[in-house]
Amino acid sequence: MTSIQPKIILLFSGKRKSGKDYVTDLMQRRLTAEMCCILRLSAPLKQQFAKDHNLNYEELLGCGQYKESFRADMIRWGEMKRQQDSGFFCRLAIQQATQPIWIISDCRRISDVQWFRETFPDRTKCIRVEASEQIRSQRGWNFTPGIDDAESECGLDEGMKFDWIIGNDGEGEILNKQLDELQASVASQLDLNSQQNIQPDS
Ligand SMILES: Nc1ncnc2c1ncn2[C@@H]1O[C@H](COP(=O)(O)OP(=O)(O)OP(=O)(O)O)[C@@H](O)[C@H]1O
Ligand SMILES: C[C@@](O)(CCOP(=O)(O)O)CC(=O)O
Repeated sequence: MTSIQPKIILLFSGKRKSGKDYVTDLMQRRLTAEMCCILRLSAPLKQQFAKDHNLNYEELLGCGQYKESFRADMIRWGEMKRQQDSGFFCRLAIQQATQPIWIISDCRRISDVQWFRETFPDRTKCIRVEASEQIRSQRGWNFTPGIDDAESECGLDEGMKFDWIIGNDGEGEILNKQLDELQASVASQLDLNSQQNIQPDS
């Protein structure tokens, strides 16, 4: 497990091509890379999958067709691992974190949310990135049975109360305004945490 205790964890989720990577990159830039890291639950999954199957890990991390052609196989492999240990990828993903703010950019399952909430209570915020199907199609999405109707894409459609919902239909100004608000909320949460850590003089 990582040696650093995070001050706040932002768990991002959203459908394929909703813009999770795009939005989390913008958020990290605002919070600075010194203070905030982006962690992906799928990174250790893709790394091991690439090794086992002699594939290109960097390409699997990207947003192109290469990744999409292995998605169904990666989902199956990852679910097998999660059945054995539901926190497996969560623990691996946080190993390298050194900053106090963590962005998890690809949360997909209730079990992932539960793991973070149980391991880091009071510090975990859940954020949904949303975009219309039309916009997602323009970004390269097309409905794939077995993927877009399965847990990997629908696991958080129900039974979740999100702290924030970010609309990412491509209007830069509208997105920036939402990120302003999220950034302000993170800042006030950090302030609150540091005040609570101050021990009064006796
Ligand atoms: N607000 C935006 N303005 C312009 N381009 C965007 C915006 N949001 C996303 N994109 C572009 O859409 C594409 C998909 O976005 P991104 O990779 O962030 O989605 P994702 O939800 O992480 O996708 P997936 O997990 O399915 O690969 C990228 O090329 C990205 O640059
Ligand atoms: C295999 C999987 O991790 C791929 C995720 O890829 P991406 O977050 O869309 O880049 C999805 C899953 O875990 O269900």
